[in-house]
Amino acid sequence: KEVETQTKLANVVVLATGGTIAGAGASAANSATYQAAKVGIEQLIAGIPELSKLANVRGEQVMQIASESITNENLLQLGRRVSELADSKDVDGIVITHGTDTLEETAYFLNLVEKTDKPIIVVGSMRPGTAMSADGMLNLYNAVAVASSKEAHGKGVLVTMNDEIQSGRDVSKMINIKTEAFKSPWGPLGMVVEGKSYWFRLPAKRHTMDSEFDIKNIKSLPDVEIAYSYGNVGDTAYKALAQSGAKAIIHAGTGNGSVSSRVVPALQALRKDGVQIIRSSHVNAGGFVLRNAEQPDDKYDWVVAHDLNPQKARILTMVALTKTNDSKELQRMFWEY
Ligand SMILES: NC(=O)C[C@H](N)C(=O)O
Repeated sequence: KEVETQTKLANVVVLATGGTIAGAGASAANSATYQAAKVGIEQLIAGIPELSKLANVRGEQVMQIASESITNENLLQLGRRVSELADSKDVDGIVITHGTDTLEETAYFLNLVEKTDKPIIVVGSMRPGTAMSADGMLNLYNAVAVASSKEAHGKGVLVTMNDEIQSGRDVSKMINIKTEAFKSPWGPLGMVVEGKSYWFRLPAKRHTMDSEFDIKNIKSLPDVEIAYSYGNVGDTAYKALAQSGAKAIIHAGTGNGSVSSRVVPALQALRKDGVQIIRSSHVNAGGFVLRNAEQPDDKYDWVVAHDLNPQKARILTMVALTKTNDSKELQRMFWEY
């Protein structure tokens, strides 16, 4: 009987990349002062014996870095490994442990390029495992619970933080000191409580199986950079980024992706030189940029990022540019993904 139940458990692979969930501090009082990316995946899994009741879990250390240092090469390496595992008959779900600083970028990247229905869950923590009230253990337990569940199939890449199931497309790190750090402007998709998931809504945007992008066809990612806007901003950063080879510049704009009159001429000139200009917004709770609102995008041939924040807009632009350099196509992708 027991053997029978055992064989019914899903096979979940945990790909570890580092971050605070693998962090260690000098004392239990250190919730903010610690070193990220210190503890190996075997140790993390061994620290949660309850995982074995949820799934047959095995770990793989893909890299060991703090996520602020992740590169496009790292993204591709991780994406390819996820794809290989997703293609394997022996794997039912994939969990990725990740630093929280760029977790939203990696989750969105995988959401765009992984051709699978199998659950892919990205998870991190706000406190190292050595701290009092560390959140990594439960976040990882929840990630494995969702990864091994049938209901998580076909819902795109998901993020489990603070008991919530978030869409990897929508979710963002909104605060750096609380465990309730990850929010989506459109709300979580569900909750995980005691290893069981409860769903409330579905992602409306194209992802994974329904995406036109495939990690298997992406050899490298183009240089796409972000320039931040504020009062008194000038055009120096935009010009410098283009000069250093950026194929597209994400304008991390104020408000509705608005552009300072001191910057507009430079962006018009860069577009004429072939650089794609994407207008996004850096407002805290989530931007919402519409075409020809604030700036005449049709006239200047610029693209708007709609509700994607600047860092997510960078991910979609990089992936999109592997297929097209047509601004109308880029804009279509920004509406659809
Ligand atoms: N909470 C964290 O994981 C932060 C860390 N700097 C990282 O992203 O790797």
